[in-house]
Amino acid sequence: MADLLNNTQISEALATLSDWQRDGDSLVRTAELDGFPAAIAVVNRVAELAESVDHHPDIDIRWRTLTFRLSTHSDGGITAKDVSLAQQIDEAIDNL
Ligand SMILES: C[C@H](O)[C@H](O)[C@H]1CNC2=NC(N)=NC(=O)C2=N1
Repeated sequence: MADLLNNTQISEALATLSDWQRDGDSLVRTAELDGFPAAIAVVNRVAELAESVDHHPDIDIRWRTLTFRLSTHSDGGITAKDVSLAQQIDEAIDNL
């Protein structure tokens, strides 16, 4: 279990995550890659990262556009785990 972030903490986190938005109890980011193989490469990298921390995003794949949705299901909201994974997803996209 992790502590849910309050509205102020979520706003502060989003100030450092310029590509992410809040949607209720989730953090959401869309990314357009160069093509389908690049998108799948990012998904594979994110899968490794998610497994390593046992925290998993919902991922929507539409050709070369990915949408990541992060929420801590066990706690029913946004926690530091989501903020941390959002940062790692950004790195996976930036370092492809
Ligand atoms: C047992 C295992 O730790 C849990 O089921 C994990 C796995 N991945 C998870 N991912 C997310 N996003 N939320 C969770 O609550 C969660 N729980």
